[in-house]
Amino acid sequence: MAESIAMLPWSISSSAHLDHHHRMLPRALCSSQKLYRFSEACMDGGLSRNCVVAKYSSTQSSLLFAKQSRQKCLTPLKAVVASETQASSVTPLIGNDKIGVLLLNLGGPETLDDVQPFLFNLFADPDIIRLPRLFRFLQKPLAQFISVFRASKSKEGYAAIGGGSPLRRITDAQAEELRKSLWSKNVPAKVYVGMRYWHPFTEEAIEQIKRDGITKLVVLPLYPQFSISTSGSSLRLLEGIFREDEYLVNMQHTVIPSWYQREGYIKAMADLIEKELKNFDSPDKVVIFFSAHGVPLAYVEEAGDPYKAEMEECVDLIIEELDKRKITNAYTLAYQSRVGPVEWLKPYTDETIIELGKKGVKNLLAVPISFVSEHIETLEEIDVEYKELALKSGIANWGRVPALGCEPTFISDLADAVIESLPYVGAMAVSNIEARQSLVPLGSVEELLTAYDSQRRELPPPVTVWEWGWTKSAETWNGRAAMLAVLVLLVLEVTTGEGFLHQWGIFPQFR
Ligand SMILES: C=CC1=C(C)c2cc3[nH]c(cc4nc(cc5[nH]c(cc1n2)c(C)c5CCC(=O)O)C(CCC(=O)O)=C4C)c(C)c3C=C
Ligand SMILES: [Fe+2]
Repeated sequence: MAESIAMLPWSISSSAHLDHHHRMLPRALCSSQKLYRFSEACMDGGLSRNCVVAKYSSTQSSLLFAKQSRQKCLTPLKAVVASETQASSVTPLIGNDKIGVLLLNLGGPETLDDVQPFLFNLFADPDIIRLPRLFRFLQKPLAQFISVFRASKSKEGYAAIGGGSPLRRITDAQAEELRKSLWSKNVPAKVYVGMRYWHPFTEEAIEQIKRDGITKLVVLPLYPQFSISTSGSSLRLLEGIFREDEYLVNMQHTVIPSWYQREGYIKAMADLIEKELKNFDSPDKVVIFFSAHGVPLAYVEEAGDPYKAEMEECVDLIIEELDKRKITNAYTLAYQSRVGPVEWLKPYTDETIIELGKKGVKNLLAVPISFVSEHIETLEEIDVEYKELALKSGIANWGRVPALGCEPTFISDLADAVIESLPYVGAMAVSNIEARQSLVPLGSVEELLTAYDSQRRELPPPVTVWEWGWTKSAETWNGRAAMLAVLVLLVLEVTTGEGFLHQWGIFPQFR
């Protein structure tokens, strides 16, 4: 039976809460019951609980788990297993091969006119709004509807940061620095940028990859932690593209699904925090406030998104690194940027800031942790909205750690991650087409997504189309009722070909 190996993005983390000294206390092993059970099942050898490597059987898709210690996990996790099983079949590193690295990212509107079509692309993504099967045909009309309504609020935000997202510029710069770093490490690779919701779209990057005749591709999502809504969505799109293209089906590739646990990344984050703490009069009195982008709770609790567990693990690792440097500040983790009527991961950043103010915290250092570029949610939400809230809440001194951007330790570590993955590019490719479609490296994406999101259950739409009411709960239910009403209206629009969307001319679809 042919065996293939894939790396799962999961890790098991201690969830934590703030005690009265604002110090995180370890609690249960894992916040998600599902992950907990999963991890329990995997832990039979007394090794570290941090990383899990899954071996898939190509014919049965059964999972056999092996564990790696944290130390091994920090560097070439795949290497450890693959070298034991596949040393002789590993393809030469460079030779005649043309190596490409595809950086996957979200993308952002470059002008205010781009905002609504950008939002359309975002809400048209079934990994952002997952409709019941029966209503799937409404995905695009609904995305059109929501994007039109959301656009004015989003535009205000983008206007406040200079009229557009800096994401393309920064990601291009990261790609160039990564290319230089790879060349300096004797790996002559081309680096491409593929965005999920705006230019350069992933499809555009893939076309370039084909034109350049790349033979080995490393796929690297620029999100340190894995979420269905970010890396998962990009990988799902990529898999669809690969499947339909003869050239791509035959191109060898591998995916690095998440890399928050890498030593270089952790050290780079700790460096930034250490540096920023020095700007305070009493650095040891500062509460380190990790603020991660939220996801709706149902992603974690119902679909099994490993995002929360990975985020908590990531914070633990950064804190361990700071401890080693004798930096033992109080810290906490909260989730920002929620939209819509459903419950998102808690604690919420805004509520936590108010709570810390009430507890008498005077110095706060915000650390954006889910994304490696400056973007609207650092430049506007954190720097303007949360800062204002903090000052109002009695926090006198506010600081913010910059996003990693092109920070050299970080870029060099990304280059190392790529280099470490190279021996596994195509190492798991198999000759039979059927297996190739369901297994690693292509299959690794599919298996990865299937493993925690097997039924692709519908998720409550995270976005409010309409809301009114005076209490949180009234808003929630009003929001849900409004969603239902909008769905009914949309069904009528589609079935009769008439209605207000047609009248307003907002039915035509983008992309
Ligand atoms: C790890 C990072 C991110 C997660 C997780 C994520 C989930 C998620 N986001 C939305 C809705 C919106 N996101 C928007 C912008 C945006 N999101 C991220 C990152 C994550 N999103 C970034 C980096 C950006 C900004 C890009 C830029 O232009 O600078 C927006 C648009 C802005 C706005 O209107 O607020 C929306 C809407 C959902 C619903 C979701 C999980 C389901
Ligand atoms: Fe987002």
